[in-house]
Amino acid sequence: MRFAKGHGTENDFVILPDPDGALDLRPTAVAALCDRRAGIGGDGVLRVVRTAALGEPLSGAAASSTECEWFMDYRNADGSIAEMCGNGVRVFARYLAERGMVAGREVSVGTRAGERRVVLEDNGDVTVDMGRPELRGEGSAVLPGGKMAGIRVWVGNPHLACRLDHSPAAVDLSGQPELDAEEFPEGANVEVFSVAAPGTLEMRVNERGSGETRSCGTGIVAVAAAATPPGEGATWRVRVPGGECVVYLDADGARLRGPAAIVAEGEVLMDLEV
Ligand SMILES: N[C@@H](CCC[C@H](N)C(=O)O)C(=O)O
Repeated sequence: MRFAKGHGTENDFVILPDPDGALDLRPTAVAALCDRRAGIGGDGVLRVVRTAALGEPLSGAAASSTECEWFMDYRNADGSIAEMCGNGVRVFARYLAERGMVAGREVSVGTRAGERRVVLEDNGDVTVDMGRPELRGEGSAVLPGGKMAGIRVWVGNPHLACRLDHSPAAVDLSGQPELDAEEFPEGANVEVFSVAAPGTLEMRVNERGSGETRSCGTGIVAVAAAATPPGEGATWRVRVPGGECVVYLDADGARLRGPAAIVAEGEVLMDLEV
């Protein structure tokens, strides 16, 4: 089976082209592919499948994906399924464009959080319309260094955005955050962030299903939404360990802009029937 490797601000993915939905992708195979020592290595897998061949019902938030030709079947490094991936969908669009699988510089990608419109910009950046982030009240998580309070934000997937009055650089994000199952029935991605300068945020993240990563697009939108006074629009530069993205927030929702690159292609020699 062919694969490609790509990343957006060093949030990296194994890309599996499976246009006709022939692959039975099991969690164990995803975890083996994402293994950084025994596999290809990645924070997740992007299966590139025609929506018509997905083989799973698209209802609720996912229903708007039905009309999209291509669907991003996103899996976390531990094999779990996630609704959305903000960096992944930008890399996915870059992959479709570079392989000639879409015409033009705009593409609608189906996801479990619904259709996402992506634009490949002239300067090489990729911008995605992320919908309206929903602020869902307070929440908390227990990290190795202690309890951290924040705001629950829904960006098509669940987040806890914890604002600090100091740089997040020293926060220990190595362990799995402990969450209250009533606050987060689906688990959550946990971000720690601070205002580094006017209009600039600094963020780190521990992702549900993948652990600490060098960037998280939905997390970047979550902290931008949490940092913005209710009812106001804003533009935030968000610095993460893997680079920088920009978030534009207005009455229509959020747009996420940043780099996305395909860096390798090859043949999977591992047994994916595991
Ligand atoms: N890295 C992604 C988010 C991937 C999914 C997440 N781990 C989850 O389980 O919700 C991004 O760029 O948004």
